[in-house]
Amino acid sequence: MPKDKIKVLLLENIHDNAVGYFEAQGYRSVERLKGALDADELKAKIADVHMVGIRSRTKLTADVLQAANKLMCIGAFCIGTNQIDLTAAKKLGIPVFNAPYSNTRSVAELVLGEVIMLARRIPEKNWSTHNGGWLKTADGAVEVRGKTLGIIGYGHIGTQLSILAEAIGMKVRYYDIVEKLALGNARSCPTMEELLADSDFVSLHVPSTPKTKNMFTATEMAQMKPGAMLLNASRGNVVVIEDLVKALESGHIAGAAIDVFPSEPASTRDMFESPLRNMPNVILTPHIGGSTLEAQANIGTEVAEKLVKYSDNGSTLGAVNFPEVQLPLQETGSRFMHIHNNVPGVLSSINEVLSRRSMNITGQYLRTDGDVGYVVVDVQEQVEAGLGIRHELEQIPGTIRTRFLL
Ligand SMILES: NC(=O)C1=CN([C@@H]2O[C@H](COP(=O)(O)OP(=O)(O)OC[C@H]3O[C@@H](n4cnc5c(N)ncnc54)[C@H](O)[C@@H]3O)[C@@H](O)[C@H]2O)C=CC1
Ligand SMILES: O=C(O)CCC(=O)C(=O)O
Repeated sequence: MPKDKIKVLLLENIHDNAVGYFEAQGYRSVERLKGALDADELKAKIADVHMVGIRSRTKLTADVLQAANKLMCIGAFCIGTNQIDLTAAKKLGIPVFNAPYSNTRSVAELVLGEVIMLARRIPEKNWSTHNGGWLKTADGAVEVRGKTLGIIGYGHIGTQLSILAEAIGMKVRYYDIVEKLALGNARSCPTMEELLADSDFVSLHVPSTPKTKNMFTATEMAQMKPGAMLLNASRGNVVVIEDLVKALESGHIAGAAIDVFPSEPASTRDMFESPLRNMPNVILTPHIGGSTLEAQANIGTEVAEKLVKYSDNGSTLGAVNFPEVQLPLQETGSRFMHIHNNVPGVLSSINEVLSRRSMNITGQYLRTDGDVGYVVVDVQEQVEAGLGIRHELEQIPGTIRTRFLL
């Protein structure tokens, strides 16, 4: 299909850089919407598009993906991909690409700023001053120098935060389920319990997984030091909000900064509802940990590049749900892509089809995982679209989809 016929749909106000990149690469049919779409709107819209770009608000469920008959690939213009049914996408032969680092620094900076705000009891003072009060007091306000920050999830964001926190004189302890190299003077904790007992501030930086769902409950909160503060800029279902409300009301947790929520408004038209709304010692932000101009600009280019590379070249390098194949540029001849269920015999069937037609194979790339296989074959011949090879490849048992680059 010529590039100018490939339809790209970008939701949730994805940065201009993405649009610019697609257009510069010859993709002329790029539609960008400011907000997210609900399931029905999305199903209607996605039926006609070849690439879709989303951020955290759009839910690409198995049901929505079933309606996406022409969809070739998905771009998550963010880090987290829990809003996408990755397995369903894979089984439909749709790779998903994200931007694993582009907003890391933005989240770490926000969290560090919030640690200082919480330490100085700014949320209460800000709330009071807006309402005509004048809480000019040092009560409960402390420097962060010498205090301990406990980081749960010592990945890209957790480690950035660790470096920034040490730079302003904090002690850092971390807990991760995977052994991680301690940066600077940070020290790892063998258990989360030990981290909680030792930390003045606890910040969560884990991904959304079945294990992290509701991992922070009344039990973990009770293990925190009395008067400690909790920060969550990871995912909303990691912390049990009702338990947090109780811990804040009792004063055991003295303050919190929460950027992500179990239920977030799908659009700016919807009201944000949370029992935390009336608590003056809580910083509430609307899932903007990664929302800086720098991060959004970088993400826009990075994910658009990955989508274009897959579309132009077949490369799945960086896909989060798909066998990764890094491909050289296709200089001459033709390239076939074959995505299939991972069952024995598919590769030999592909080769049989090509050899029946006396094709000279110049390159062949295969990667599989437990579910699917991805084969890319370069042939010397300039194959005419009408030759029907693609049709024959589609008849191979187990085929999910095929593509053809001339
Ligand atoms: N608020 C926002 O706007 C943003 C939120 N995020 C969220 O932050 C999360 C973390 O991002 P990165 O640091 O880039 O991810 P990452 O994958 O680099 O690091 C996550 C770390 O958590 C660890 N981990 C996983 N399960 C754990 C558990 N049960 N207990 C302790 N550690 C565990 C992993 O081993 C890994 O080291 C993302 O998955 C995303 O959900 C990311 C960007 C922006
Ligand atoms: O910017 C967004 O919409 C989502 C940011 C985020 O949570 C992520 O990158 O995982």
